[in-house]
Amino acid sequence: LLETAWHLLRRPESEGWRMSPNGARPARAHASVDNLRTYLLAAARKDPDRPAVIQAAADGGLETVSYGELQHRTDRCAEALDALGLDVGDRVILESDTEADAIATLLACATLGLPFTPVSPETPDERLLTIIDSAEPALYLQSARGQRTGIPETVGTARFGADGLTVERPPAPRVRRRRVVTPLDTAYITFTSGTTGRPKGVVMSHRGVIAFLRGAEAAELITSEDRVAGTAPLQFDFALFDIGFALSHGAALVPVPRDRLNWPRRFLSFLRDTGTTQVDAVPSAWRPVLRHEPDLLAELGEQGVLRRIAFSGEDFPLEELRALQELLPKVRFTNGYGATETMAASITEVPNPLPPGTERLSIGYAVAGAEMMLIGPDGRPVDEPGVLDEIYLRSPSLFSGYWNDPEATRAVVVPDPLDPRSGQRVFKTGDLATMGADGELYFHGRADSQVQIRGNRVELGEVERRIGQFTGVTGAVAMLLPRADGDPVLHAFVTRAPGGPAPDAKEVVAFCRAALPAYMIPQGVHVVDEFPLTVNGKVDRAALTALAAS
Ligand SMILES: Nc1ncnc2c1ncn2[C@@H]1O[C@H](COS(=O)(=O)NC(=O)C[C@H](N)c2ccccc2)[C@@H](O)[C@H]1O
Repeated sequence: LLETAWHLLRRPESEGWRMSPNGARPARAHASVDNLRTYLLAAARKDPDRPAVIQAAADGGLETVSYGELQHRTDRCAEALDALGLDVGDRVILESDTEADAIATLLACATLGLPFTPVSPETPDERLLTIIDSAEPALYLQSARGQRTGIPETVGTARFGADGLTVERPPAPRVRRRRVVTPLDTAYITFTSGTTGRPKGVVMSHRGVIAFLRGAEAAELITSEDRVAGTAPLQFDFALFDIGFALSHGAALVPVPRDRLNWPRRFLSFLRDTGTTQVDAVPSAWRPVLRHEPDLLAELGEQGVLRRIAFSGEDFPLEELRALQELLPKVRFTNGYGATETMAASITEVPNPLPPGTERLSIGYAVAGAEMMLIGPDGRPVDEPGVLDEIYLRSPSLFSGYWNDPEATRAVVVPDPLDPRSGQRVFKTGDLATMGADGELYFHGRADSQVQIRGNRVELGEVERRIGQFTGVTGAVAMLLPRADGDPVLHAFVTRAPGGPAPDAKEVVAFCRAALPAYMIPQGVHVVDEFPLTVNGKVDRAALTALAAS
């Protein structure tokens, strides 16, 4: 016994990660290897008093959580999770908005090698049950004030909050087989709002997510002085990027509460009161502000604290982007392009103002350490400007695969088309682009949003861009609607400037005729107040189809 005690006591901290012989102690990652917790809390070692999270407090004010405090809450949560005897790879569902306690919880999971699956409190019950059915998690965590009930008996449940982790139903006991947490272990599994049927679980390793964050750091967009406002729901990896991007720079993350995001005045006052220097949001998040509080936004820009707006997820309608830039002449704009399967691909500066006549935004070049290639149907690379082909991404941030779906994985993780013999795998993005004179790429929509109309290939984005130039139109979505008897028909949905006149459908059609070939002219033009959105804030095309059918 003395020998064992001496052996345990003698171990220096750096050896703390190694297992004890019988595997009884939980696995850890060595301090020097890629692990999300190690990478995101590095700033805590350098300067523990720096603000890590500046968030809305329960009393309506603001509260700041330092890096030291975040590390303390992480370790306290990791200790409580340790006691439950989970093994590396056991899944944990984390239902929460983005806030310090949720970040401490996901870092605690990372410490133990427990893949977390973030879901937002808005996730409908039946979708959560689908995710639980697929992921078979050991544990379901929600915040102390979470409202969720009805978690299946097979899953342990617990709540996290200011006083740590409270276990309600312990997870089923299991044998710990693993001894070490490696960079290849899974950091998180996010279930995409897969339009087709079953949602797909994107399995991202520690090495993968850190590889992208390192590439983003190389762009030197922010410093530890910055305060990055995040607006995405936690199950959207844009939120995970915001957490990683802010913390990996030793900057402060400013999670914007949902109820603020939907009220422009409250959104803008929150940005002002928190001293936000960069706002990360999908294009649709700016629509209400542009519509209802343009002057307040201009005022915020005038104060000179807000320095950068970053957007991702879908094309930013150019008319709206121009309107935003006119109100914020001193703010810089960044276009973040990419898919959850690689966290993302490129981060590109958008000129402010956009040069006149700009037809589409550049998605530039992949971040440091990665490379976007245009590959034709014959598998050959394309490098002549203007040719439309599919983007393939070579990147160390490539995901491990879709959860329990090797077939879907094989369809997008393919042999390197430039040299299949190498064993290298690249991501087949499903996105189309053309290359500019200097090799920079221009996004041309999803391959599956290329439609055939009377035998002609049509990029719906091209129709949308033309309609968007019609005076008074602020946004346009084109889609091919099936018709009971005969060919599908091209329809367009448009939004208008606040209080502006409803664009006349016949005039819009005539405006398209002046610039587009006959097969690209919409048969129906419908004015809508606003576009329906998916949970991640993207235009919900499926909902529009249903609207048109009704
Ligand atoms: N900047 C864009 N312009 C135009 N189309 C786009 C753009 N960013 C995505 N997309 C589209 O959205 C698809 C990916 O959708 S997704 O898997 O839900 N991921 C995202 O939307 C966000 C992405 N993971 C991310 C996270 C963090 C930073 C940047 C980007 C892409 O394949 C593109 O079709």
